[in-house]
Amino acid sequence: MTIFQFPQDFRWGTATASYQIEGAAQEGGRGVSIWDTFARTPGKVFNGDNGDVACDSYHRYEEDIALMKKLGINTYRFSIAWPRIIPDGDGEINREGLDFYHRFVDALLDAGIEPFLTLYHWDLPQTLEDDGGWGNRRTVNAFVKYAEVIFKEFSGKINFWLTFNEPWCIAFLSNMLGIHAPGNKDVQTAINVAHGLLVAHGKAVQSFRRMGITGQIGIAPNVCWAEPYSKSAEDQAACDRSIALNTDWFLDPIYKGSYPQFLVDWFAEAGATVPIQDGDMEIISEPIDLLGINYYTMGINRHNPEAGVLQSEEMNMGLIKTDIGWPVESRGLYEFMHYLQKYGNVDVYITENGACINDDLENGKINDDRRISYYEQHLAQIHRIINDGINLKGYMAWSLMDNYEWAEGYRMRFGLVHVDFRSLVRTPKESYYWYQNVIRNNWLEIRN
Ligand SMILES: CCOCCOc1ccc(-c2cn(C[C@@H]3NC[C@@H](O)[C@H]3O)nn2)cc1
Repeated sequence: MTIFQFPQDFRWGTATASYQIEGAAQEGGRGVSIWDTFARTPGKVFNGDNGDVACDSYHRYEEDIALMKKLGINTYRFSIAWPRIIPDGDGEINREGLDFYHRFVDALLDAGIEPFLTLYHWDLPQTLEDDGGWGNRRTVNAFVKYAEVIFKEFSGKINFWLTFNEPWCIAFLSNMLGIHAPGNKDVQTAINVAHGLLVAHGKAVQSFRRMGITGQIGIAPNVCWAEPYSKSAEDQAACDRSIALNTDWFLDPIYKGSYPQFLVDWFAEAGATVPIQDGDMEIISEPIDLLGINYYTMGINRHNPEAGVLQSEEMNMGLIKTDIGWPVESRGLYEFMHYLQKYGNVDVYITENGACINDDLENGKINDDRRISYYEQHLAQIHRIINDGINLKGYMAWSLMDNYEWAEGYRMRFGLVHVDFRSLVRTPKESYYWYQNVIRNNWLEIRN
């Protein structure tokens, strides 16, 4: 039997996001977000599902925190809904929204759980999208105003801060592929969004420093590890482009003060350029303290001129897949974490990792063995990564509970806790009890 012992100070947690769990979309003074609009646009979200109710965590957060406490986590990653704080994006502050999050954060702290906050997890106020979204400097400045309100309110209570969740999803999934809100399908728009959010990130970090806010601040890219289908240089180049658009496109500006030139040139060939203004790169490269890394899967890619702007096609290699169709392949996390070392051995938290397994209740239980197996494989890789001397400081399972999985609506379930979206009854799955044991022991024991 192999026992993987984790460091004594390793953080164990779970993660969620405001639009995916809160509900109460028209309560508490909340304004309209781009996801409220997108979900109501025919054909955009499975079954036309929206976040009006979700897990109703706005009203049931004490029950959620009780589940977290019983699970034994010491860290909980969540996001604040900007439309609850400044409903029209950059106007009046909604005190009722701040009071809600104070009640929530206080309850987390009372339960001995460290809040790990994401400022922006995709629910942009619609009024700002109507005026050009992240490509308009008005949105950039509005984000800084929102961030400063949150910094001032929660400094001292919150010590772990992330500016943006998955910048590749915000920019390219949502504005080049059109799969997430607001649903644009234009490369230049996507590049403008990516640059705008990077400037907003840098300005927020500068405010964080200037205001003397407690704790550490960073950003949480989602990674795309890819290995070449053949030994050809063009297949390797296709992998390099896929990996770099998720990672280097955002981390090079932050850590090096410049975009990866090979990708800038690639997009120039496609007629798209980065709208850099004087001083932008200096702002973006304001030093940060930590990185959140979201990892789900990896691909085997080949060059294919027909495969989108990156001409990088992911092959179906017949691997076991989760119910959302993503191959289960944990070694990509190990490979990626070594790739990440080119930015230095920076403090990293796995801020999302988990499996979409749509098992349902059977005799009052959910025997989600496939999810346990997924976590076993990925936590074993995490132990391997730490053993290599990489500063991987904590792990947050996505997700605490089943929730609104964006364009997939409620059909795709990532939770350790099952949610009946009619009754809103929460039922811990077998993976919840398995994770509870890992946390209690602070070690992983592979079952088979
Ligand atoms: C057919 C072409 O397809 C292109 C890729 O399309 C996608 C879709 C979805 C994702 C995706 C979803 N998630 C999970 C979320 N992370 C943040 C949290 O809110 C979770 O709900 N991560 N990545 C990636 C790529």
